[in-house]
Amino acid sequence: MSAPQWLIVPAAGRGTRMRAACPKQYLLLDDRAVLACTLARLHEAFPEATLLLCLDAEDQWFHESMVPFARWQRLDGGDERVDSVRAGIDWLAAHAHSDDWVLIHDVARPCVTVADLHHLLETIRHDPVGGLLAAPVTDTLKRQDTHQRVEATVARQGLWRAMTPQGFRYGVLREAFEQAASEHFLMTDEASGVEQLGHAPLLVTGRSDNLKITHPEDLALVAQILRAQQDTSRLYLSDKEPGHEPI
Ligand SMILES: Nc1ccn([C@@H]2O[C@H](COP(=O)(O)OP(=O)(O)OP(=O)(O)O)[C@@H](O)[C@H]2O)c(=O)n1
Ligand SMILES: C[C@](O)(CO)[C@H](O)COP(=O)(O)O
Repeated sequence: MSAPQWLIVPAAGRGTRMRAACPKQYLLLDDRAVLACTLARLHEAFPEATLLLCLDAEDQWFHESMVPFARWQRLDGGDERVDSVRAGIDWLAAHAHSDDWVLIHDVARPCVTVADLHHLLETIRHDPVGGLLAAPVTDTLKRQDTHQRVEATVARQGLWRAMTPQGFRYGVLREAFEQAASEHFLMTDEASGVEQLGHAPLLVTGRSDNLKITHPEDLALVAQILRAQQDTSRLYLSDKEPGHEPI
């Protein structure tokens, strides 16, 4: 299995929509902080990668014991997600080669599976642009009018939900961040910055349960998904079927 050289994990969010007493990355899923769960998944998939962990400069909840990586670096995040990721991109200027692979993954997505992480990297590895995990939209989509009434039903064919990780070569990411800064374009994900350069990132089908914890009701759901994934994983192990990857 090949590995990305670098992982950037933006983890400096305040979790306003979660309305919890601490940032959502420190809420507990069973007995483990969300941040520790997410890093554990990334480490299981890519133990040799170097982690760049972007945290709020005033973070009071982080503890080094949450990081399983041998090589990692703490960086100060910024006001928006894009600013936190930019801290990683800037740090890499002195450390990465332009063709190194960089995967960026939200700390708020602890359910990403090892199989999907490997699948993403294997799929984009030989691609000239790079890509992201995503899932086709499954609900019927409505556009609202100014009174929050339905103005139109939007065709969902060809629409996807963008997830993370998103993986690109360092040189492409650097260029995307430089152009976004000079044009004051607010990237909500890295792919949109790469799209602004005129490239077409690959949509790599991932599991739809790679949820981003955003609202209070998401926490119990994510805890349930993690438990279910562990049960499936145990099933595979007890079957001892060759060729099954851990979840
Ligand atoms: N200034 C910020 C804002 C967000 N993030 C990270 O970007 C990811 C996605 O952001 P989001 O879900 O919007 O997180 P929050 O900003 O924490 O939530 P909210 O928008 O509800 O405040 C999360 O891993 C979050 O920690 C970050 O590193 N720095
Ligand atoms: C990167 C992302 O998770 C892809 O869905 C998303 O864009 C983050 O958005 P947010 O505005 O920070 O919630």
